[in-house]
Amino acid sequence: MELSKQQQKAVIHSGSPALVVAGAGSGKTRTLTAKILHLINTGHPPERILAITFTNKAADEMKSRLYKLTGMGYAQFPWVRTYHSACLVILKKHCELAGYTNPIQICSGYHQKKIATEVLVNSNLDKKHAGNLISAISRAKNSGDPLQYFDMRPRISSIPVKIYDLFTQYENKLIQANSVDFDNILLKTRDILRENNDVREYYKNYFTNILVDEYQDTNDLQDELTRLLLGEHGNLFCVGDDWQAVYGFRGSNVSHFIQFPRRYDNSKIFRLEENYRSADEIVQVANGLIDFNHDKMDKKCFSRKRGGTVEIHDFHSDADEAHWVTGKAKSLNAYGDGIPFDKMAVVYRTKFCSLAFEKTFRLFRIPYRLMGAQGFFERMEILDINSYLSASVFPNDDVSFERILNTPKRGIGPAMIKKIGAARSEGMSLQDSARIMVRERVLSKKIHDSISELLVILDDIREMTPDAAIGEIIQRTSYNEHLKKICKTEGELITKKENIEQLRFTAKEKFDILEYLEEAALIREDKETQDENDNSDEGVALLTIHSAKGLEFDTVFVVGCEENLFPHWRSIDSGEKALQEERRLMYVAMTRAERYLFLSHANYRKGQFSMRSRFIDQIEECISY
Ligand SMILES: Nc1ncnc2c1ncn2[C@@H]1O[C@H](COP(=O)(O)OP(=O)(O)OP(=O)(O)O)[C@@H](O)[C@H]1O
Repeated sequence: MELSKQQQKAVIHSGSPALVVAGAGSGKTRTLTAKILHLINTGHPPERILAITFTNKAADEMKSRLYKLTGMGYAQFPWVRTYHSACLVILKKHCELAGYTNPIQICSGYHQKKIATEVLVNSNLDKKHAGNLISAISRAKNSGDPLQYFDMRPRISSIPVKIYDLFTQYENKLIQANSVDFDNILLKTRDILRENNDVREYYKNYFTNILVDEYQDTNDLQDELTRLLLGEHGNLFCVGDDWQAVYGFRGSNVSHFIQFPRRYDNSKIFRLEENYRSADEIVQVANGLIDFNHDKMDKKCFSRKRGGTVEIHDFHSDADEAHWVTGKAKSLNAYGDGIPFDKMAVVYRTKFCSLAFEKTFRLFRIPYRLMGAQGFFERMEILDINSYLSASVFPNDDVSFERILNTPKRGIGPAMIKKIGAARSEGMSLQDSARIMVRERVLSKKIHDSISELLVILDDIREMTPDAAIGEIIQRTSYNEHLKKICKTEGELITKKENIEQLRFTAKEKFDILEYLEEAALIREDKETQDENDNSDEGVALLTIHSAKGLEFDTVFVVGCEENLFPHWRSIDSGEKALQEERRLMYVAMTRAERYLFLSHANYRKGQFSMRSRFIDQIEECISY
């Protein structure tokens, strides 16, 4: 693999912690892969290298590159994982130290919402706060110290009681179900490592090296985990770009990156400043914009490529903007002789902006793909199927059992579900209660038969492979008939059926339901990346800037550059730190482009007057300079 001098220097460094400060398009992935290869070639066993990637997809890509380079299969790199996935392996192995028994259930987003709703309703609060409650709990956990977090922030504006009380109820429900939510995977692993010297020492000695990708986006908890796992050898190799830190809103803390030299003795800093992606005209304007931020590490990014274009366009309305972008995309494509549509992207700050482009692209028959839409595993039909699987292997999973009791409809209404719930003794699950009622024959014949049939399905599929189990569920519940009844259009029905086919395809890779559910739960962290259901690589990409991170396109349209939209009003209200993160987002958007970069704003959006973004003024300054 060809490496630049700077990349090579970073790759061969050993003996102390290293931070690779890598500009956009400077080949972070190439450097990380080369580093692993170098470690293997210098005698480090691949199975003892912990390489943390930001998404599961990135972990797979890394393993696939390593396979091509070394011929070693995926199984030989068992610790190329995300933080969540790596911690889950540790947590499962030592779960009894944290009060759990195997198998532990991982709470899906759907479960979390249900539990949060229940907690709110039990406290006589409006269930509409569930989303805010979940976010507050997540931020508290990712701070590493929920107690202290809630001490400092006892309330959130929308919920009129102490959040800590709701948090305690929420946690109790998880413990009762022997279940962890996504954040607890990290938190409980951290607790195990903190409180058990022998376990901690084992891993510190086991991992010969720790590598972390996208290090600028780690949160406090992830940083602590890294420190707990790092052995005396100090072989820590972190790669990232503080100019692209854009996850502060969900607890990432870029100061770990910026303060790396102070936090690790003898650490070495490497800078990758050559951008292999974008033309220098784009790189220099992006550098100029990021210069408006003061909290950052210095680097002088450049490109040897020339011939880039950066243009700013003003429009009267959002519709005009969409029409212009459509026309420009068409002319650049030149009936297929020019830039292919799939090398173009329209990126925006918030999802609603896509609508105008979807409309005009359809009108002018330009192929497009909407990326980063609803998570695959959150779709209604996928949740249904997964709830059957989960209820079969986790009899304490009330959320799943409640969902499937009457899906598809089998005459078990809310009153009946309440009755089953009320018949429970302390700590008993809904499923066990239903089983007892069936055994004791206390239900009407129709309901008795319906519930018995459901319980038999759950018992029958428990030991099956996930693929066979899904087939069984669909057939024995007449699930396709159910879909026909609830879908409003033929198109919707086809999409849902295709989703299930895709699910079965994915499920085929796993041998048992537990393993399958675990993977499905972990995929949640990839939500900000490409929609798993969108297999098409064709057409102009429509995506948020967060989804565009890490991707590259020949031509990029950054649209909706208006005050309150970009920068977002919430960041404007929050102050300078949040505004700097918005500017970094603009930097990410700009550096996706290889050749053409078009930035635009409209004076009227959704019928309301809007002012052009301060970032456009700053970019304009850089262009004229
Ligand atoms: N030494 C090199 N020589 C030539 N091309 C390179 C080299 N290193 C990386 N590249 C190419 O540069 C492009 C950008 O690399 P990559 O996507 O890894 O960048 P990145 O640092 O992850 O960027 P970003 O952070 O902006 O997403 C890729 O097409 C890659 O193949």
